[in-house]
Amino acid sequence: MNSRPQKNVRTEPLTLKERLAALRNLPAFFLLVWQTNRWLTIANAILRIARSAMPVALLYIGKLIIDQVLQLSHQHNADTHYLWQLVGLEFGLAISTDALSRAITLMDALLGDLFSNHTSVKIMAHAATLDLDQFEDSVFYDKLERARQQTVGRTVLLSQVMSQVQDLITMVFLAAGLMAFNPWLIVLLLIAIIPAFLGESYFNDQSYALTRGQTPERRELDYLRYLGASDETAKEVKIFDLSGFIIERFRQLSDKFYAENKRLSIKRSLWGTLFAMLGSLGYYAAYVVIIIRAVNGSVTIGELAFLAGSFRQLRTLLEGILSRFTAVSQGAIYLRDFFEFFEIEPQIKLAKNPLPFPKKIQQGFTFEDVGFKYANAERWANRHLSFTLYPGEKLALVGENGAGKTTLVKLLARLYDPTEGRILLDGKDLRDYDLVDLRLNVGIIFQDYLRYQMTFAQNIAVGKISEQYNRPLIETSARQSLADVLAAKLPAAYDQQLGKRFAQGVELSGGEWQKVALARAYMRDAQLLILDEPTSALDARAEYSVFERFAELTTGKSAVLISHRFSTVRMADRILVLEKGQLIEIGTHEELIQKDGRYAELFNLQALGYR
Ligand SMILES: Nc1ncnc2c1ncn2[C@@H]1O[C@H](COP(=O)(O)OP(=O)(O)OP(=O)(O)O)[C@@H](O)[C@H]1O
Repeated sequence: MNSRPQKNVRTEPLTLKERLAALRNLPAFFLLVWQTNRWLTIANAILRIARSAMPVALLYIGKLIIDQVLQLSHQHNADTHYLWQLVGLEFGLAISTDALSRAITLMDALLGDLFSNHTSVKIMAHAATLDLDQFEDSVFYDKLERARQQTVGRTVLLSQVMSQVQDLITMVFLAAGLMAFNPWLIVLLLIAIIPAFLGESYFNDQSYALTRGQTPERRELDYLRYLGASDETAKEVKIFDLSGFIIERFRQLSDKFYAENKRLSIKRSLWGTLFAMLGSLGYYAAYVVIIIRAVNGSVTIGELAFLAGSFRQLRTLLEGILSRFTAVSQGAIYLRDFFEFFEIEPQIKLAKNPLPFPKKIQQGFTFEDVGFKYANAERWANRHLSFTLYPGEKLALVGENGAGKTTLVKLLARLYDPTEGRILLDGKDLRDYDLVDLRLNVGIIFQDYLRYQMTFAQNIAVGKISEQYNRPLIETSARQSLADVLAAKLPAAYDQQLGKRFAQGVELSGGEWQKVALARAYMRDAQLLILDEPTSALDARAEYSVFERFAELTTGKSAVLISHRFSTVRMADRILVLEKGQLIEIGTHEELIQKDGRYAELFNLQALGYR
């Protein structure tokens, strides 16, 4: 449950310079929006430009109407024709404004949804190119997590930036009117607004630093939420009576967040109130100036309404623009996380001129003094491994927990590259082969294989997803792993939904799931098959028959089996014994028994248990 230590979390507030620098992410962001859907982007821009001209037009017509009314009120039998034209025009503009606003909201929502889908797909696609050990790195994991949040959060940024541009244009129109009357009013306006802006940016920085600093703990919070309420965890949580423990930890963490956030929110709200008062002061000072001039008769009542309206709107707009500027630059900082994620490159490099995987392996896989150390580990998981896995050979790996068996097979499938030494395939470095081709030719079923909450057939088809509609192949694979008997018992047979997460799902037993997972190995015509203890949940007899069948069905192919059951292990052509990551014995069952070393000791220990 421990969240891994965080190295890249910054908790200090960000400077204005940093925020301005973050704006550099906006063009890339807009490119992404443009790529999402160019027509919606264009339509959105056009609508917003039209919408930004509306406020000043409405105010101006309002001014004309008031002046016209005043003028007509002094006349007898006045011609109201022009007045009604103006009212009609204002009415038309008012409806158009509403319609435009709604159309903009609609465009934003549509574009936002598409953007979120587009970026989610991009994240998944990029994540798929990365290496296994990158996923095991907490710094990477935090980046992934923040990038994932961006897919939703950034749709807000999208409408914020768009609104910002729209408001800026509106402001230019309104300011032009105000300037024509008295440029000092603009200065008054700025003075009233600047403290609010600075306060706003300060608090945005604080809240960003807080959120970012909380990332690892938020991850823990999510994990606890999952532990506390999920079908996969419910059984163990009940048996060990863990709910109290989980809830307590959740409460501690969420209370801590609440306290931290509350402190900041209160401070923000107090300062915000003060700044708003300053803003009002500025507004009323300007209002007084305009009123005095109206009383003096140097402006008409219509102009008074126009100027007061313009000033009020300008103030609201400016406030909005300034506070949104902080939000936008804040969003742009988060964007940096998003783009940084896409900058992460896989460590497992693809060969420049990759060799195709041999049609038929000739010499086999040769380990030459291979060593491997996990990035975040002190100890070597494998060291000084030198041996050859011959074509067609069945090799069993034996060793105590943590001896390095799984690591060895991960190296064979190039999920990792050796830290030292090299692995050769037919005399050439494994790194020189085409990676996709290599993975296609290596079938591997791990002990922690996934139980997909999908149909029975799909659970097998994942072994070679390009054949997902090849029912005969799926059925043959099921027969080979002895899972076919199971399908026959299920209400919807091969189309049966498995697992409990979705409606009509049927849960299988551990051993049944393993048979399904094993069928995946038979889906592809791989030249090397690796079974990493996928049979541990089968009873001894079932495991024996599964492996016997496996040996029969894979004649001529190389295979690596990992099992803690010696009845199974002895079926292999050769057995490799690992201890603390090193190879200590290798040979046939008989040879190793004769040698009377570690293998013989472990074998006799287990045989004793069966007597
Ligand atoms: N992702 C990882 N990051 C860091 N260390 C790891 C990782 N996976 C395994 N290790 C460490 O590497 C060593 C070898 O692990 P490995 O999984 O290869 O052992 P194993 O022989 O397959 O064990 P078991 O029989 O329990 O499955 C262990 O000490 C383990 O703690």
